[in-house]
Amino acid sequence: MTKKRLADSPTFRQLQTHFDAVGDAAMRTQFASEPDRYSRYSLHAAGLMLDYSKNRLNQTTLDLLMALAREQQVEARRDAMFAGEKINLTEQRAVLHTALRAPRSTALCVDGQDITADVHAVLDQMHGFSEQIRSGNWVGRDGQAITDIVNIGIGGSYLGPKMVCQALRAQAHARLSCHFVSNVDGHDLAAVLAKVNPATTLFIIASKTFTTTETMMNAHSARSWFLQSGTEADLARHFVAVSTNLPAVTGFGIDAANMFPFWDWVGGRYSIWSAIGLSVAVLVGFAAFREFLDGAHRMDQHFRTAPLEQNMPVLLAMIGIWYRNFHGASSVSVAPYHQDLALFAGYLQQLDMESNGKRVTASGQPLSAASGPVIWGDTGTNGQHAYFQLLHQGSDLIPMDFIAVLNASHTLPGHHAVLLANCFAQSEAFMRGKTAVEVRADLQAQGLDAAATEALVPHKTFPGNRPSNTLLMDALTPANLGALIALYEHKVFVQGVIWGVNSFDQWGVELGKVLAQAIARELSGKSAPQQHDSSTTALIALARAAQMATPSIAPDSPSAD
Ligand SMILES: O=P(O)(O)OC[C@H]1O[C@H](O)[C@H](O)[C@@H](O)[C@@H]1O
Repeated sequence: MTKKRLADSPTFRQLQTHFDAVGDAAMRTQFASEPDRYSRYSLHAAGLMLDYSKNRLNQTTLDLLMALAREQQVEARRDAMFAGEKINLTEQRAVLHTALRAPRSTALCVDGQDITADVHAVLDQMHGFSEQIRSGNWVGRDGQAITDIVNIGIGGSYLGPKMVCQALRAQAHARLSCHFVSNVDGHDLAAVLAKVNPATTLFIIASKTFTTTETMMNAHSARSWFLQSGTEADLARHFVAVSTNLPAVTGFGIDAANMFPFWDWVGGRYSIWSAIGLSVAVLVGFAAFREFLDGAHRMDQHFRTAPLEQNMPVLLAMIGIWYRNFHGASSVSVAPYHQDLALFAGYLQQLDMESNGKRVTASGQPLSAASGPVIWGDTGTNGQHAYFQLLHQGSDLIPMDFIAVLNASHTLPGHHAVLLANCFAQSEAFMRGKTAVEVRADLQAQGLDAAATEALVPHKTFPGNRPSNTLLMDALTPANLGALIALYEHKVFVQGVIWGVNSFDQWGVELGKVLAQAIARELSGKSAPQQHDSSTTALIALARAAQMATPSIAPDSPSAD
């Protein structure tokens, strides 16, 4: 299907004309002249409230953005995704992470297979297993209950479970600790192994493919470590796998009965809803995991049924298009005002940047307009004392997403009001700024003379008119967290449709993997030096020389090949 280039579409051109006319209109003035701006530009869905009033937009902007969404067939593409069409064209796969959180009554078939039945069979398996671990009925090799879960995985088999376990840590089982090992750097695994007792540790080897070098190397090392004090027969009590690759799992030595399957129609970065969420179900219990799925399902229902104008993921996506494609904003900063969401920006990095970091359309044509921005951020208030300076007064326009939770799960007096005050003050400051006139008045009131005042005015002036969204929820419950993640998944989907990219493949990660395997063989002496550029040749030589002194850096595992 050959589509018209995005930049040539009539609505895209109208948006450009509109941007040239009012793109930098002052929000401060708009708030002053539109008393109902908040109520017009905010909405509730699935337990979340989105305030998008502090954006550089008016009704015409929104009308044009929604027209662009319709022109690019967002609704038809959305329906195709939910129906299980193979929208991941380069891999000929359906994209059905939404099916993982749908109720048991949903009927959905892919390639003649009733996937609802498959999904719920695995959820039942996770339910039973998590109950056994939590109750202490599943015992380790010495008859003691499991105390530590070590999830070994990387990318989508790591970021989601770790982020969600941290987000829901207020509900963690008192006896259980979850650890996450991802990096092939042995410092990662070694630090965790130093803390845990093999007799009371369960390893979850989480890998969709069960071939990923980092995960396989860590899994083999964990197994060898375990076997220093246990026997092969003990492995079944201490190693389980989450994967789509049964032969590789059994080849590793994990019993098929201890494997939690998922399917090729679940992308790695969309897999937290699958058995990749096993560590979450174990830590917070299956009932909470089910609530997490239900919250995401509520957002799915909203995304499927709400008109585009009142559709939270669509609004978030199209406002992002406005900044990326017309204001030239190349990054978006995310600031969760909740310590338990400290890993959320990192999670979104994979979700968004691996999905929409593409330079050709789904049919292989070069893009006519910029695609995915850089996503980054840290918790408020920490970011305020680090990089917010640049956000307020730097030369780039960087739209912000603030995420805040109205009720805390701790009881320490005072903290939460100060936290929320900081969140709301930041979005107000970004929007309002501080004019030279206001700065001058302040300095004069402090008694500075005219020369000192004028010297400081440029430094103390804030341009303002810096846009932000604010997402609020009552409490950081499993359901609200599920809805929040699903909101961003669908935002990324809608943006991918507008840009015309395949949001569900990730070929860009392959080249480095292949070259790393070749270099690993050279470093270990398994292959002769290859032809490289002078920089790479020198770096390999330096590592080879260091390896002579400290042989530990040489890769020496079958998984390095
Ligand atoms: O789960 P695995 O098959 O081990 O894959 C782990 C990760 O590695 C790959 O390189 C991809 O970039 C990610 O999308 C994926 O989540």
